[in-house]
Amino acid sequence: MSLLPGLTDSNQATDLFVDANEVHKLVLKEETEWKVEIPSSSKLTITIRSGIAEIFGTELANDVEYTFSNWKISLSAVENVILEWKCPDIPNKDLMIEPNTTSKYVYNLHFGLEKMRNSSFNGPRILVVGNANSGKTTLCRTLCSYAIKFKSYQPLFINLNPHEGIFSPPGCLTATPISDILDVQSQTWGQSMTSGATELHSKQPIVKNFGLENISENRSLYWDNMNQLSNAVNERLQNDVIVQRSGCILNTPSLSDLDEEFNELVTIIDRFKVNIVVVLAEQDEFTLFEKVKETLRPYIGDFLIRLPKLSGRFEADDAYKRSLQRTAIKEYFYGTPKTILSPYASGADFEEITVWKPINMVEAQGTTSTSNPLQLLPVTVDASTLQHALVAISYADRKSSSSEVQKASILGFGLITEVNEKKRKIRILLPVPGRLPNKAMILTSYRYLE
Ligand SMILES: Nc1ncnc2c1ncn2[C@@H]1O[C@H](COP(=O)(O)OP(=O)(O)OP(=O)(O)O)[C@@H](O)[C@H]1O
Repeated sequence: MSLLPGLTDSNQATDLFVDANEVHKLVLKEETEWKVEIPSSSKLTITIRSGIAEIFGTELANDVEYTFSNWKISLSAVENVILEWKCPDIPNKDLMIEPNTTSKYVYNLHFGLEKMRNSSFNGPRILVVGNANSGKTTLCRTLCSYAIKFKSYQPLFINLNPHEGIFSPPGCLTATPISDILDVQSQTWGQSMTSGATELHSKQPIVKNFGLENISENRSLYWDNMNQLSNAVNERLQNDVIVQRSGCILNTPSLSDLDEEFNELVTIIDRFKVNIVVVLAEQDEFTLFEKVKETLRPYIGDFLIRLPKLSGRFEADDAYKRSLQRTAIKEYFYGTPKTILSPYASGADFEEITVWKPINMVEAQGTTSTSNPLQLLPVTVDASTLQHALVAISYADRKSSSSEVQKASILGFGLITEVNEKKRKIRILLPVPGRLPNKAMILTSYRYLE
């Protein structure tokens, strides 16, 4: 029988006092993983006392305290591990500790890629595909970490999933040479070029701004961005021998976001000259695997591997994914607790700014604007459109035409924190000090309110 509010069951032991600083000891056996969901309002600190443990392929140093917040992570014990952890919101009983059944496949894959790097100047270009929450991003992150662990390789990580903000705010397609260790505490994998000193080496991504939330909202724009990114990537690879030898690791949107015939995967393979495809699918999804295999065989031959979905994965719902997007925006402007950035608030008159937006084809159905899906539409400057909006600042001059702005590269992002219609002024947060550049801006679908 359920109890009335305010009454506790006398049989149930109640924790009248929870010591927030209570340190728990945990022993993890080799080849097991501790799956832990850290609530958004809480912090988990972990200190490895002995043994080798890793998260997303990055090893945690012994006797160093690591802090994690609002995240679903699996800490994998490579050998027997003794650790200490602290978090008032995670009950010490019933911890989720399970065998890591997929790490052996990931190692095998990594050593296969390593062989290819050792034997050719043209490293492997691997495409990871699968359904939502199958562990695609985790596999990419792990392979990047392993690639740089023992040798001075610099794999190019290419993120084609705009839902995820990796080294950038969400809504972007990016390519980032991974030249140094990834920040194990960061959901965005680490910091890109910032306005301050960073704890770890900061990375320099090539960024294309898609700006919408879902690919289906404007497929032509998505593929145009993807083409632009592939041109930049191919150029980079031609001019950088280390990156070329290290190869590329490509993360894709969930298969359900792509076309049913998988022709879009063929386009990605063609544009990025992919030579290995990894499909994350279970035995019972064999028909899915067979279908992908049949479609892709003419393009990559037998270089198509099925791996089971990663055992450490979680089912991540929309609310959680949104919270990760918020974190990515916050980190872009404010940094992390260890590398705090001070964004610069700048003011501008309504007349001093020009804002465009991409067409959302789903909303625009039946209107004339759908005739050219790539064109940008002018945005009326007012609170309803711009308050709390994330905007991409393009390299194109403020007076440039829609097509010039659409083709221009991205200088960075700004966050419009205030729109004062009476005074006809906006306040915008910029990652670097100075006046708002006299450039055209593109409104994204992302909002951030502190
Ligand atoms: N060791 C792990 N392996 C796989 N997933 C993990 C692991 N540890 C934590 N996770 C969590 O599982 C969830 C799903 O993993 P991931 O994001 O890699 O899947 P995905 O296939 O890229 O999903 P999507 O298609 O939605 O982008 C994430 O919330 C991730 O943080």
